[in-house]
Formats: sequence, C-alpha cells, structure tokens
Amino acid sequence: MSDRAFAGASARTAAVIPAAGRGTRLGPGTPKALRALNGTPMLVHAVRAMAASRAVTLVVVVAPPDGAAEVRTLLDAYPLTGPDRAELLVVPGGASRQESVRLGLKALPEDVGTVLVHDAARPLVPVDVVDAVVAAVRGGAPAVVPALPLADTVKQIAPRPDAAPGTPEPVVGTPERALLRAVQTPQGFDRGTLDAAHEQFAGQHGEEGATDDAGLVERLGTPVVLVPGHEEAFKVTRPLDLVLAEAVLARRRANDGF
Ligand SMILES: Nc1ccn([C@@H]2O[C@H](COP(=O)(O)OP(=O)(O)OP(=O)(O)O)[C@@H](O)[C@H]2O)c(=O)n1
Ligand SMILES: C[C@](O)(CO)[C@H](O)COP(=O)(O)O
Repeated sequence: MSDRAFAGASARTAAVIPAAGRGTRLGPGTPKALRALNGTPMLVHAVRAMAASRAVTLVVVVAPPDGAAEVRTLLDAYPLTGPDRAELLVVPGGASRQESVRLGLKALPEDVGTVLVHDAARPLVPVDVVDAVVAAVRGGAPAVVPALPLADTVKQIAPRPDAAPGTPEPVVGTPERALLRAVQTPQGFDRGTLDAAHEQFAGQHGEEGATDDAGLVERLGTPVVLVPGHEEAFKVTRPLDLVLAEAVLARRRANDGF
C-alpha cells in the first residue's frame, strides 16, 4: 500500500517503535526500553516523541516477545493526552531488531501510507526531526533518514572472526569522513516500499540483513535520502548514554518546564 494509493488526506502516518531488545550493552537488569529516565520509562519518552508530531495518528510498540501484556499495562499508566492523541497498539517482537520491525509492520491497518520506524532507544528525538522526515516522505521520497556528520575519524579493518577481544587490529583503510554520515531514527518510508523490503529480506539478520531499515530499502535498489538529524536523537546504548539522556531531560525541564 502506498501514499499514492491513498492520495491526499486519507493516507495515515504511523510510527513503529521496536522496543523488544534486551539492552545487553547497557548491562544486566530490566529490558532497556523499560528502564527509567528521570523517573519515566524510556519507552514512554519514545512514544511521546512520536505522538508529538501531529502527523502521527498511530503508534505501534513492538514489545519483548513474552512481555506484550506487561508493556501494554505500563503504557496504559502513561496515557497520551490532547485532542490529536495518537492511537496505540502493542505487539510482540522477535529475536532481532529487523524481525521486530517486520512484526510491527504486519500490525498496521490498510489505510497507513507513511511509516516511521523509531528506536525506543532514541527517546529524546525532537519533534522537528520527526516532522522533517514525514514531510520528505509525503513530498515523494520513498525512504528518508535523519543523519549527522561524524565527529570522529573512522578506520576500516579486515574481518578477523577468530581474533581475541583487545588484540591490536590492522587497519586497511580510512574512509573520507566528509562523505560519511551517522544515521538516526525515525526513518520514514512509503509503506509499500518498506513492506516490500522487509518481506524480501525476512530471515536475513545481522550482516546478512541490515542494521537499519533504510539499508534493506537500499538493497531493493530504491533511493534513500538523508535529512538533518539532531544530537539529542542519540541512541541510548551504553551506561554513559543514560547519564547524558537524564542531563538532556533535566535541561529541558529547566528551560521550558517539559
Ligand atoms: N530483538 C530486538 C532487538 C532490538 N530491538 C530494538 O531495536 C532498537 C535498537 O536496538 P539496540 O539499541 O541495539 O537495542 P538492544 O538490541 O536492546 O541493545 P543491545 O544490542 O545492547 O542488546 C531498540 O529500541 C531495541 O529495543 C527490538 O525491537 N527487537
Ligand atoms: C537503526 C539504528 O539506530 C540507526 O543508527 C541502528 O542501526 C541500530 O543498531 P543497533 O546495533 O541495533 O542498535
């Protein structure tokens, strides 16, 4: 189904939030999306970030496979408010991010024409980024990704699957940094394009699949474009990211009472 099939105002925009990961790099404990940031679960921040866009009328949360009921109960304790509040669905996820997104897409109703895929682990993305991604898809781009230039220089290494962790790694190249971008979410898609990509590559994960949804679309040969991301859309991956996220929230509260 594509935006064009529902030309005009009838094509809805939905956000799929993969939230089924454990958060291994964050360390042992509650699944990452359910951990609190300044007292509110990370997932609630992420849902609110998508619902903050007036374009988004449906949010599909993809929960840990055995935790959908628990996640539904949690989200019911933090109801969305306002006259334009988005509808909320919770579905069970899979063993990889890619599989979780695919299961989220299957839950979308027919009248959704534009889909955002947003990591629960990027709870602080500003609404301006969400709106810019939606606008670019509605403007005709089949796949849109927020991205930032890199601060660090990047080195390429040769694959060494049997090397012990910490062993010095020979460098094989230095890509030109000015031509690289670090990509974020929400990534936005024409619904038919994203469905086709996920169906074509279902069952291929990790390096055989893609680490982001746009990567699957690229493999179809469909063009992908970048729009400016935002430093506050960073992914909470390691313990220090929790400190940064809580500092950002504290600054927002001090600045505008958010
Ligand atoms: N089976 C999975 C794995 C990941 N995710 C989601 O994909 C997003 C990005 O993944 P990442 O930050 O890597 O989360 P984890 O996989 O939980 O992290 P880690 O690799 O440290 O375990 C997160 O919102 C995570 O919940 C998912 O829905 N289903
Ligand atoms: C989708 C993503 O957030 C874009 O940067 C990223 O690729 C997810 O990777 P992860 O290793 O599953 O966190």
